[in-house]
Amino acid sequence: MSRECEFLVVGGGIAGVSCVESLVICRPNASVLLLTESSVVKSVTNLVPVARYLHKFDVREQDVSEMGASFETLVDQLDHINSSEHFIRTKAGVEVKYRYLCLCTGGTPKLFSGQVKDPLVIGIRDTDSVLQLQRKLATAKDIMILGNGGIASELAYELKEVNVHWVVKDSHISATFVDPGAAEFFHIAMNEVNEQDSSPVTAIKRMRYSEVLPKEQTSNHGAALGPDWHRTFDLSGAGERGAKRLPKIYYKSRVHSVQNLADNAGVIVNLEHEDGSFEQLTCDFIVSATGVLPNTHYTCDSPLKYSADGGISVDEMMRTNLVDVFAAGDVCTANWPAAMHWFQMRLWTQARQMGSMAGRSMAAASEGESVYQDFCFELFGHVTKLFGYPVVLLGRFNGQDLGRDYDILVRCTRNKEYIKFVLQNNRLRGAMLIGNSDLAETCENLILNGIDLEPYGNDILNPDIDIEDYFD
Ligand SMILES: Cc1cc2nc3c(=O)[nH]c(=O)nc-3n(C[C@H](O)[C@H](O)[C@H](O)COP(=O)(O)OP(=O)(O)OC[C@H]3O[C@@H](n4cnc5c(N)ncnc54)[C@H](O)[C@@H]3O)c2cc1C
Ligand SMILES: NC(=O)C1=CN([C@@H]2O[C@H](COP(=O)(O)OP(=O)(O)OC[C@H]3O[C@@H](n4cnc5c(N)ncnc54)[C@H](OP(=O)(O)O)[C@@H]3O)[C@@H](O)[C@H]2O)C=CC1
Repeated sequence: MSRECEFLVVGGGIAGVSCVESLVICRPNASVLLLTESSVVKSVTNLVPVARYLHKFDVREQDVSEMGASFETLVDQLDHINSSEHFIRTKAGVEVKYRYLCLCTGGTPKLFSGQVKDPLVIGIRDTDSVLQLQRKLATAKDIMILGNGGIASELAYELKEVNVHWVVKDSHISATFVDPGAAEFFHIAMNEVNEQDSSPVTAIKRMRYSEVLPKEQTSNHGAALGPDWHRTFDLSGAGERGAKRLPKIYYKSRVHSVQNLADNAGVIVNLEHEDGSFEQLTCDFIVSATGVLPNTHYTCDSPLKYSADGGISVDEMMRTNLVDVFAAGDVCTANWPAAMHWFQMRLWTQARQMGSMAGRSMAAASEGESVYQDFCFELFGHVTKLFGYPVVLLGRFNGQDLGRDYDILVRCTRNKEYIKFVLQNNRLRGAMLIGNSDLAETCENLILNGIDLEPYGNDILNPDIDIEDYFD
């Protein structure tokens, strides 16, 4: 069997669907085919601006048959690309001739492998994996979470009625998103979540980079789902009902070895702490929240160029090294000279932006036109929730790639907000807004305009001064 289309997009995640949506707008009369291995596809909905360039949105799951008539769909798996003859072959043996192809095949969990029997170490990516987690939790009393990024932070906060052993290699939690100060803010909030503090005290402090390096620990203590995915599943273990359990955190630790208990009853994990000491813990299973690997399980007549992290290397127009083949979302790695305030992180905001960009770029190529890269790639922005707090991350919010030559100005009100400005040569280079996103638009402007903030000194974060007024 064979088919033909002008634009073929592979993958029904946010990147693929955004790419198709953009193609349908730019080239309404062209034939567009979405090839997806799952009949459930994801799209962005309820887009709400948080600032001028920053949005929060929901991710909607839909059956591919409900996608409307403006493009065609095929539920099957990409197996082989023949880029020189412009066709692909699916697993079911269908050949699809295309003029332009976009690969949006996302990622898969990069599981920690430590000679553990498969069912005892799981990763979270899609609904099936959460159902697997749910089934395992139903009989579990102790689980270990390995990793220190988005998924580990969400699970450590959301899991109920189970003892959580959270193993992180850093000296603070949630290291992919926050600094040690913000981690401490979350840690205190987790402990005091039900305690009312009628008079929160606000502190403002300016520090040099070297002051915020993690303090050495003295004791020994690690198609994707949509936002708030954990709210739609009961993630309770088999422990005592209603008991408040805080995760036990093992800082600066790594898994040294793992031993399976008989009858898949669990695992004994031997942890190695940074000081060389060892500690043993027994758990029912391990959640490996240790990142994603780009999903490229298909063959190609000519080699695709990959980046060091395994992503398909793309330029600013989302083009791969193969003619008329584009890629977007988690599967690709941005290989263009990054703008001053932007860097890649595998997040759905970027999957959406890259998917739309790929769509525009393919449409322009088909008409012999050229387009500029979208402005969204000028400024990194991420809106999320961590430990129950709204979080906005802008620019180089953790001083990424700034070396040691920057200042940090922090305003912190216990259990209320943690606001951090990253300043270089008195110019705002990044911001972390936890618990209060009112400053998001002002921060966007300050970062993009590079205004000299020296005249304002520490007042820039004085809660009694409305800095939005200052810079209007
Ligand atoms: C638990 C979890 C929570 C997350 N929370 C957040 C968050 O709060 N905020 C945030 O910004 N990001 C979050 N992310 C990350 C975000 O979900 C991803 O960055 C984003 O969804 C990537 O979109 P994508 O379209 O590139 O890939 P995916 O969503 O992985 O979609 C890839 C699609 O391609 C299909 N596919 C793969 N191979 C083939 C093939 N050979 N043939 C046909 N189809 C194929 C897959 O079935 C899938 O439909 C989270 C991720 C996870 C796992
Ligand atoms: N709220 C949000 O925005 C959320 C976003 N996500 C996204 O979903 C994707 C998957 O999330 P997640 O799996 O948490 O990935 P992340 O990339 O966010 O975090 C992976 C973490 O695991 C650590 N790690 C990697 N390998 C090992 C290992 N062998 N042993 C111990 N630790 C290890 C990493 O450390 P190091 O960095 O030092 O390698 C990092 O701390 C990511 O793209 C993430 O950004 C997920 C959930 C929520």
